Amino acid sequence: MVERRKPIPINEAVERVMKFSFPGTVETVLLEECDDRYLADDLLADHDVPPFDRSPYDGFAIRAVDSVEASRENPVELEVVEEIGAGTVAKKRLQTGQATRIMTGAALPEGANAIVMLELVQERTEGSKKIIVIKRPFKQGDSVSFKGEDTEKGTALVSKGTRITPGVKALLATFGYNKVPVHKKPVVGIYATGTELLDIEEELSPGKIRNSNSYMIQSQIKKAGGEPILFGKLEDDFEVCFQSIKNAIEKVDFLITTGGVSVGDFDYLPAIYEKLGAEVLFNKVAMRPGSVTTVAQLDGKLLFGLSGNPSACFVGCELFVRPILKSFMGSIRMHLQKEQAVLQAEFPKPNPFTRLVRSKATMSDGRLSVKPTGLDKSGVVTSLAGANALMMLPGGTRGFQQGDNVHVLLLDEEGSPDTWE
Ligand SMILES: Nc1nc2c(c(=O)[nH]1)N[C@H]1C(S)=C(S)[C@@H](COP(=O)(O)OP(=O)(O)OC[C@H]3O[C@@H](n4cnc5c(N)ncnc54)[C@H](O)[C@@H]3O)O[C@H]1N2
Ligand code: MOO
Ligand SMILES: [Mg+2]
Repeated sequence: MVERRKPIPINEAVERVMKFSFPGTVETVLLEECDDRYLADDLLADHDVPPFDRSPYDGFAIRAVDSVEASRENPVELEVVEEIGAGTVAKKRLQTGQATRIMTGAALPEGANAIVMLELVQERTEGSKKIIVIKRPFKQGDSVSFKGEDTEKGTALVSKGTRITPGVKALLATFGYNKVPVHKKPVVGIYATGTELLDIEEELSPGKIRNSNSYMIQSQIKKAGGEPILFGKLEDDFEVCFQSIKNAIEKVDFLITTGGVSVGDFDYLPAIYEKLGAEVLFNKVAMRPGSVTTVAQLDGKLLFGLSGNPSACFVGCELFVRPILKSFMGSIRMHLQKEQAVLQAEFPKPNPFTRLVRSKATMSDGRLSVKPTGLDKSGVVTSLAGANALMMLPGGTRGFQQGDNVHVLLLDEEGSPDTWE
């Protein structure tokens, strides 16, 4: 008798997985190595930026009051008493009738309160004296980049859970974080099961195919920010698989297997979960591909039994593995971002399960449109290469026509805090 499995909706399956989410421990990493990790602390400005009034131009620092009378007919002359570049500080306080030659980024000298660009003055010398001639008045604060104008001390700048992008990294450097608090990367073990599997360097032989799933998942894990470990492939032998999986669990935060989760004679994962004493959270999801995706937990550690079929395996990883890895890393944007798009294909046949079609979504004239990247079968591998989205066609009694509005899950975006109700 073939085992009958009860399919559950995708959202419910995601929820069952996410009940086991917990943030990984916090560690500090060097600023140079923190890219794409998630901040484990809020980032507060602990000083003003810029930290002093400074010149945004190469020019002259003056006292605005000295220029009040200046005009074409009545040029005002100021004596240049000092020259400073960025990083040096003026020694002299400006007195009436004086100016300091100042470069971009240098702190304003004491007494100065306006900057005049080089291009706006005439320069001349009188013996050893340097003089500038100004032909218009300047107001207090003209062309000054003020202390704290970028951000003030105490401002909350980036909240924890934010991905460290180049811009966030600039802030971390600005505030002196040579070490950055982030959550640990989840270590994710990957085993491919299947007697038909060849290593990638092996020649094809009758009945055999190369193991592509391991490498695809490795890449998906890396893209999600985790640390994959390729454990290799296992033949369909109960004892071999059982022992290998049992040993692997100890070494990882999450374990992924591919293949062997359906109802075939050599699909041993269900029996392996049973012998391990693992609790199966679900073994059938109302989706296509990936309906056989099985997730089990053993002492709180999740074991993902992804389908052997490449497209089903891919979808299972994006929908169920990605969000828990993201939350382990402290991200608040765990799930794939869902958007609306205009369908550029026909799906006349209804399907009882929600379909997740490997697709290309493109933006044009402010509208997202979407079309499949290849054959919509779960055993297909080629449609994955060009996909940047999963088109979500709800299960039911109707098909879908060109021009219909459909939902898409975007694979290359940062993600969203919400699931896809
Ligand atoms: N009687 C039934 N048969 C099947 C059902 C069902 O409900 N009743 N479900 C089908 C569905 S849906 C799927 S999906 C597959 C899932 O099968 P498994 O997860 O058990 O995977 P395998 O049987 O081991 O392999 C399936 C397919 O994928 C190829 N494969 C496996 N591993 C890899 C790999 N690492 N790289 C590339 N390709 C791989 C394998 O050769 C098979 O062709 O079951 C259906 N059957
Ligand atoms: O799990 Mo299968 O991929 O639904 O078609
Ligand atoms: Mg099978």
